[in-house]
Amino acid sequence: MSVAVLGAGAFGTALAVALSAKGPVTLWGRRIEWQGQNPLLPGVVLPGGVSVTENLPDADILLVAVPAQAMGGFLSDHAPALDQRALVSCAKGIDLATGRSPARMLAEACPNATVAVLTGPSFAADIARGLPTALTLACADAEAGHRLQHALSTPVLRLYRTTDVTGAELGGALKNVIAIAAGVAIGAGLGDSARAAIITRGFAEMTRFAVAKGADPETLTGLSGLGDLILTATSEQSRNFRYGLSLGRAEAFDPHVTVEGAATARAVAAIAAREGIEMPVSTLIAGLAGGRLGVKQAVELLLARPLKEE
Ligand SMILES: NC(=O)C1=CN([C@@H]2O[C@H](COP(=O)(O)OP(=O)(O)OC[C@H]3O[C@@H](n4cnc5c(N)ncnc54)[C@H](OP(=O)(O)O)[C@@H]3O)[C@@H](O)[C@H]2O)C=CC1
Ligand SMILES: O=C(CO)COP(=O)(O)O
Repeated sequence: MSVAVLGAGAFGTALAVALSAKGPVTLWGRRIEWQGQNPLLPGVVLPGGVSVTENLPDADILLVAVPAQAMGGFLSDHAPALDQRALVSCAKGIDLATGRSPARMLAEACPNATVAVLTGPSFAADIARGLPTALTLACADAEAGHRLQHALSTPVLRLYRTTDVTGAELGGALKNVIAIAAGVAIGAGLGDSARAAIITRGFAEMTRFAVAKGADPETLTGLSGLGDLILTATSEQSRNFRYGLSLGRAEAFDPHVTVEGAATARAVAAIAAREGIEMPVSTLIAGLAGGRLGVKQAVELLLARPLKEE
């Protein structure tokens, strides 16, 4: 099965590099201003098996690796050319404009496509260097999921399979929000114990939200939920965590860096308020990211919540 990656950012480029171990891969970007090495993925030289293009490629499997907030614009430009294929969303977020997940946006824009999600703990730099990584491949169609799992696994990139697309996708989207909160805790000097509390209570609200949306709670305990939360909330390789650090330290953050959790926090807070889902950490991160709250005030609000059963 031929494979193309759409979106030539850090993650799309890393996936193309990793998958080229199995056969030729086409990497598409809307404007490619580099040759041989993508500046978003420093130090990684593209192997010969990856061909880079600005012309939308035709392939059996298309991995869509544009950020969640860019998915709407990407689909309005390209949806007709993507229908009838296997489309694998690699984005971790919730669209702020519509409240929809990337996989749902793909499925609605391309009704004859088979839609799947690739998610889980994996920094682009690690994947591109060939370090061992385990991910989740979620597809509602079990047979198609099985085919995709085998087509996209390599000796060092191990894909586990699930049919719970909602659980896998929401785990990946929500962990970014909690990773920002963990970064805020460390950046503001609240300590490792506070971070552990935020990760744990954050995981509880991730699960609450996902279950309210129809997910199996067990999916949240897997790679796509807890696994990715652990990675992102504890590593300075994470852009979401680093953004949280900068909020906690009241430092500026480069606005060109992709930080999926900031917009996703706002999308989640809006849905949670509308549907009565208790999401205290995400709601505070939405306030911080939207500039409506300061760190001191956010911490006071969190600590002033009523005492309750765990
Ligand atoms: N980086 C990582 O370690 C990981 C990232 N992910 C997820 O992958 C997704 C992409 O992130 P990542 O690659 O890191 O982001 P980057 O910031 O590295 O790159 C984003 C890319 O998307 C492109 N893009 C934006 N809008 C469009 C559009 N409308 N049409 C075509 N291309 C577009 C940008 O192109 P241009 O330069 O032209 O704007 C850029 O190449 C995110 O959801 C992220 O959470 C998942 C796992 C790991
Ligand atoms: O999703 C990721 C790791 O699994 C990448 O995290 P960041 O987007 O925070 O860098």
